[in-house]
Amino acid sequence: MERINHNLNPQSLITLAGTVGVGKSTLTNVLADSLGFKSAFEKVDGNPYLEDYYRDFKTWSFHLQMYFLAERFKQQKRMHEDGLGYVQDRSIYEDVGIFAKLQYDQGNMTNRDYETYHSLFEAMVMSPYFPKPDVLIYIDGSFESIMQRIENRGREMETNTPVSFWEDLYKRYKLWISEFTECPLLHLDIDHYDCHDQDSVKEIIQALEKMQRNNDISYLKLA
Ligand SMILES: Nc1ncnc2c1ncn2[C@@H]1O[C@H](COP(=O)(O)OP(=O)(O)O)[C@@H](O)[C@H]1O
Ligand SMILES: Nc1ncnc2c1ncn2[C@H]1C[C@H](O)[C@@H](COP(=O)(O)O)O1
Repeated sequence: MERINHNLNPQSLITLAGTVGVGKSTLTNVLADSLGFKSAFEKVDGNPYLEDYYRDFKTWSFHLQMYFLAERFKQQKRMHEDGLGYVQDRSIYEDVGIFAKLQYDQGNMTNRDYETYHSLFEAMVMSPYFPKPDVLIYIDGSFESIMQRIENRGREMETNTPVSFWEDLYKRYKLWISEFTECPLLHLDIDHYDCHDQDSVKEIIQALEKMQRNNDISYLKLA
């Protein structure tokens, strides 16, 4: 995707959020290229716990959450030292507010593990490495479209996971975003934009500019 002229602050931090398979990594790439920003991804290849976790949530939930938190900390430190100017694939708020909570609620994480995890998270977000994003782009879509994308991507550990897990995750995302207040929020719907289309990307960038220009805009929806 070609570079698009924009007047966003070059030290912005734009973070993408949304359920598994909704299109965060794809849009992270497209936006970073279009804006001339760096990108920060959540790596799946090489994650030492993820496959075991999908096979056995109860045994591996705590290990996996600690691993993601450690990776997130290293990523944030790197971005901070680089002076920002990043598009980031997934927020730490989702690790804590969605995934860890889901496993705790389902009895796959004990009280003491959940508390240990939480206290580490609290300590981390108080450090200077964790500025709030300038904007969180929340990607949403119909459950059917998202399931289709998970299917097309074909990561076996995900396609072998019962659909009830994805339904629960989907519902939790809806609730979580309806209560989200950490930073300004731009809401996108995959059934109404296509990140491979230059005009759609321009529209997203214009919305980001508008939010940065009028910093009293804390919520915008593109439909
Ligand atoms: N705009 C799009 N149109 C069609 N397919 C898409 C689009 N964006 C992403 N995909 C596909 O959907 C799947 C999931 O996208 P991905 O970016 O990996 O999601 P996430 O990072 O949210 O898990 C991938 O197979 C990707 O190629
Ligand atoms: N914090 C997390 N807990 C459990 N699982 C997680 C967490 N963060 C990401 N994941 C899983 C979900 C997906 O299977 C992969 C990658 O996520 P994606 O939304 O495709 O980028 O990791």
